[in-house]
Amino acid sequence: MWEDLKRHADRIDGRRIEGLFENDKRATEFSLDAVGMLFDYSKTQLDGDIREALIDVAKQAGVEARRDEMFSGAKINETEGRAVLHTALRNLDGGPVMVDGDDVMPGVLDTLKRMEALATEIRASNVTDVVNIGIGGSDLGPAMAYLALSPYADGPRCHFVSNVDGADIADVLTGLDPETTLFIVASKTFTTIETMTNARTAKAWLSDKGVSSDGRFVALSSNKEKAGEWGIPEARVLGFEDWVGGRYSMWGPIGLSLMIAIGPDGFRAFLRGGQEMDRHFRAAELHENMPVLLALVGMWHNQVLGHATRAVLPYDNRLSRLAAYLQQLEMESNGKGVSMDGADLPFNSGPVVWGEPGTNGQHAFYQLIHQGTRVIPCEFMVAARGHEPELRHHHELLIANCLAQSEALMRGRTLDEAREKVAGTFEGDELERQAKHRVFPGNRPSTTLIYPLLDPETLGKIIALYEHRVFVEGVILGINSYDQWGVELGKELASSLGPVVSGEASADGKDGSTKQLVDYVLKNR
Ligand SMILES: O=P(O)(O)OC[C@H]1O[C@H](O)[C@H](O)[C@@H](O)[C@@H]1O
Repeated sequence: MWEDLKRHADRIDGRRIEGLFENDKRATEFSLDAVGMLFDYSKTQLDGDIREALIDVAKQAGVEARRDEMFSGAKINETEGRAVLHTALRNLDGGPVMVDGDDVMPGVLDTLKRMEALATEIRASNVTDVVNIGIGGSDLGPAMAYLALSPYADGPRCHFVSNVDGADIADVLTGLDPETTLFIVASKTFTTIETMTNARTAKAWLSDKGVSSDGRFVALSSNKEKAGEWGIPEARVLGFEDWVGGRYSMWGPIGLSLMIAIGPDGFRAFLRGGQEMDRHFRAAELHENMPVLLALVGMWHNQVLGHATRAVLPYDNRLSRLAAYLQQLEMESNGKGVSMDGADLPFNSGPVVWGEPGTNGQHAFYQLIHQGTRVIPCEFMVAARGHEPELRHHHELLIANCLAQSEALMRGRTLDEAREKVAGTFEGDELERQAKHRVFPGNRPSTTLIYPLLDPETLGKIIALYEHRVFVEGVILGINSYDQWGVELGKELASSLGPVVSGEASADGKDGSTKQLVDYVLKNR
């Protein structure tokens, strides 16, 4: 099946994307309008035959059957023997979901009610500041969404501490009032070194200020015993099951800080958006299925054409943490080298994902996207309207820039056009030289996701869209998107290096570079 796609890649080599628009229906035929959002993938090299070939790849990989298995609670995380059911967390009125013969929905809805009661209590209390202490999946989701939904935040201020670098917690605590600050210790395992270190520092801070820790901590974890041992009473612990992966966990208790900020109704709207995308993903035919198409376009660019990175470029300033969030979601899920059965992957795993909001990126790294030697497929996203009606002209400029970038990437500028640009200023050889610098190769692919407004429901749709995209890509690659063994080795070595860096153990047995670096630290601290 991949051979077929490679043949298509050879067939279209050198073809200009712009030329595809000679067909007036190109834009509509290569776009999908679903769940209130428009996904336009017409500014790519995909044509009808390529799309069919990609859909065949998805069919042959069994994407539909695997999708149904995921939603039905089958243990598709095969290396850890776990179901993958973050979708159950937003299955507000979708009926039973069975794991090992038990319906998990009563527990999910009960936890949601407990979250709502706690969030309501905190919002009504004297708490002015909430500090979420967590890392990875216990940080990036709520931190990204808190920024994204700031126009809806009418509760206490939220802060996010993740890094073990003391600078993180020190900077957040500066200026906070211990009497009115609440700490959320968010950790699925409740063993993560960064989180436990920061949580202990928070406790010490309260005690240094002469304030009791009682009632000042909430725990979000699947390890209730550890949270209890740490001294957080059961009533302040919100649990979740092992079938919620860390990077998929913001829909449940890990989203508590977001719920405190935007209120239970806003949080339910976020869940509803996710649920709406789930319904679309389950019901739509593959060629009209947004997560499937997003995944297939990505795989065409990465696995078939060999473009190793993908830029995510939201023209939505409040999505400034989206790229970081997606880096974990996509790269921790699909950055794998072996298939589910342990064989080496015969093709590349998921791409490097990176990005920044527009228009800022335009004044920084877009130079390379337009004229660098590598092709970087871009994913633009933009809202039709902003939350600042009085600043509508800003929003119009924002949209104009977003559309201009995808047009510029596709069209480029020929040498003749470049010559015309500089003809009045230079002549002869200098004109030729100057013109060359102003040529844009163009033919660079991009997609655009456009939606009415970045409200909680829409954010829910976007995040669920990307989650399912990762799932589809993982099924086609034949990998397990739901484990993350690749993060373990560094953690193990860090624990052995801790005593070496503090000078309590010797660096004997370490390589010369590590020894040299330790030596420098010991001499310079
Ligand atoms: O929520 P925790 O158990 O503290 O884990 C936090 C994070 O750390 C781990 O190293 C994993 O790579 C992440 O997937 C996880 O989200």
